Amino acid sequence: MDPVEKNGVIDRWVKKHLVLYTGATRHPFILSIRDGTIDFSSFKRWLGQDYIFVREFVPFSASVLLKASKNSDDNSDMEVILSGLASLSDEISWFKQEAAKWDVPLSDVIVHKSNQNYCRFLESLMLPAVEYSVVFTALWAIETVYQESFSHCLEDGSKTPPELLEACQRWGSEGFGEFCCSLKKIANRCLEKAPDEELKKAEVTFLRVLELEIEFWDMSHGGPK
Ligand SMILES: Cc1ncc(CO)c(N)n1
Repeated sequence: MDPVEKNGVIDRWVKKHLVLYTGATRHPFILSIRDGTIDFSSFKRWLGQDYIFVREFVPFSASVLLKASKNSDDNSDMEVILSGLASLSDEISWFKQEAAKWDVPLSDVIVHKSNQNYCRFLESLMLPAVEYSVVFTALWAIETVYQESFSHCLEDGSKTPPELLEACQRWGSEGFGEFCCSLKKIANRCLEKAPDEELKKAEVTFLRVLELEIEFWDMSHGGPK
């Protein structure tokens, strides 16, 4: 593929896989937050499961940082990843605080199958052999699904319950949006230089993230376990 054709790889992939992308970013779980019909037991289930996920996301982000320090040709990558890691520390505190508020015991959350699958997928990406462009694509996709989803719940006309506004602002804020933009720029830069085979792997990884995100929302949205 010639370099011109590879420009803006991420946008090209989002367009190409728009049905799946929209499935992840406009899931019924999110739409139910936005229209105010969400069952709080679903939110509580999501909260407990996402706390487990975020704890696994920390070593994953650290593994991307490690790859940036070895492979990246741009020093600013490290700073972007590091700022993400720093906010994860804050996020873990928020989860604990929020869980106490909603009476969700975090010490004995039973990890749901969909969450297990997602965590296992993250583990597979932490292997040293997985290319920087591939893991960066995953990092961008994971963060962006949350950003696009929760910012939708803050748009004009949404009837998000006040109790859930803080959660929506975590990922729906302008600051988090800018962070995702930085991730996208880096992902695009890496993908533009990637050989075709690596590019294919990154695309498959992007699709897998979307599927896992949909399954994660399904799990949260589903009836009482
Ligand atoms: C499942 C899931 N995807 C993405 C994010 C964003 O960090 C999260 N906290 N949880």
